[in-house]
Amino acid sequence: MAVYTEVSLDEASTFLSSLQLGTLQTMEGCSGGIENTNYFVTTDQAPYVLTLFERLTAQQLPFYLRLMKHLAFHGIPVPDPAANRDGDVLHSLNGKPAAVVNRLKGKSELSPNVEHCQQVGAMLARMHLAGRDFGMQQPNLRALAWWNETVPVVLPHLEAPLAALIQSELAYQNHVAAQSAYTALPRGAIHADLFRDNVMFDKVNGEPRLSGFFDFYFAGTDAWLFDLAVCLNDWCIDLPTGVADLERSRAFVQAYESVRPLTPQERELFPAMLRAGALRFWLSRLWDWYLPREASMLKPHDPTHFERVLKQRIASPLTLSTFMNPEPHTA
Ligand SMILES: Nc1ncnc2c1ncn2[C@@H]1O[C@H](COP(=O)(O)OP(=O)(O)OP(=O)(O)O)[C@@H](O)[C@H]1O
Ligand SMILES: N[C@@H](CCO)C(=O)O
Repeated sequence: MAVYTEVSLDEASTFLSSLQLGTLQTMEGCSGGIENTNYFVTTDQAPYVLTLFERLTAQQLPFYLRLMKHLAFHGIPVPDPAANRDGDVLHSLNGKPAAVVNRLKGKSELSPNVEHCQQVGAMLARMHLAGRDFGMQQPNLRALAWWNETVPVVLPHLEAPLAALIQSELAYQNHVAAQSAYTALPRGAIHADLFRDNVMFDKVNGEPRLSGFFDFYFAGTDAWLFDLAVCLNDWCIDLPTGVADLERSRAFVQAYESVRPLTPQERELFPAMLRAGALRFWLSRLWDWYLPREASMLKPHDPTHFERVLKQRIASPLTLSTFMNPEPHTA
């Protein structure tokens, strides 16, 4: 259930008309999602999603909404926030910050194959390039500074071996971040949470076609390589074990590089960034698990999944030069 703030038909109708989005025809509370109130609304013009933000504030939201607008303008398939006559994309409805975006076609692919990974990889690179001239900056709020603050908070809840692992990984990531190769990583606007459930695929002639990236509410300015690592840790692993799927990983990276080749520094830090991506989500899941937010509507994700992914990334590092150029099979 993800309707925390009720909106009546009349209220939605007046709101959509004020944005010149047409006459409301249907309205349905959206059952997915846990952070915001979402309604699927259809007018005589198009299907839209009406979102009332339950936690993010009017100070945080312009970066996310403006980024989506910028990317949509540059041809990246992302929800495009509707602007009012003054050009504002952040509105207010029933006392909550609100936005209306176009509804993406299709559904998420929770068991992706090579083809899905190729499409996401290529589009991720296109999205990074399209963000180059985006004028706003906001740090990735779940990056190294947050890890340094949060590790001591979760530490008392962990058994000794896991506490040791998380501390040594944090020390490693602080060491990586101090290297000149890290400082030289190309940066820009990143999605930072582009998991399988934040991408839609439609069917065209029976074939899957990426129809959009959405849920930009962890976006920020950070290393593009970190975004790639977050994706590989979700799209290209075996879910129960956390073991990397080499075929999907290769397809993803090749597709990304067909649009934007990685720099030497990115190649060097590729295994370290895969570990960073795993640490980030292990930590946020531990935080949600042990320190649930007051009156939280959130059902926490299983932290042990990313503990497994991190252990895999440490034990079997993926080095681009090896996994992208596998030894040919001999008969
Ligand atoms: N622009 C869109 N087009 C089509 N469907 C959308 C769109 N935005 C959201 N949805 C649907 O609504 C569901 C909930 O959206 P979303 O994931 O953004 O929820 P949330 O509560 O904001 O965040 P979270 O994923 O963290 O719970 C999605 O799973 C998706 O099915
Ligand atoms: N993608 C995150 C949830 C926050 O959107 C996770 O799986 O932990």
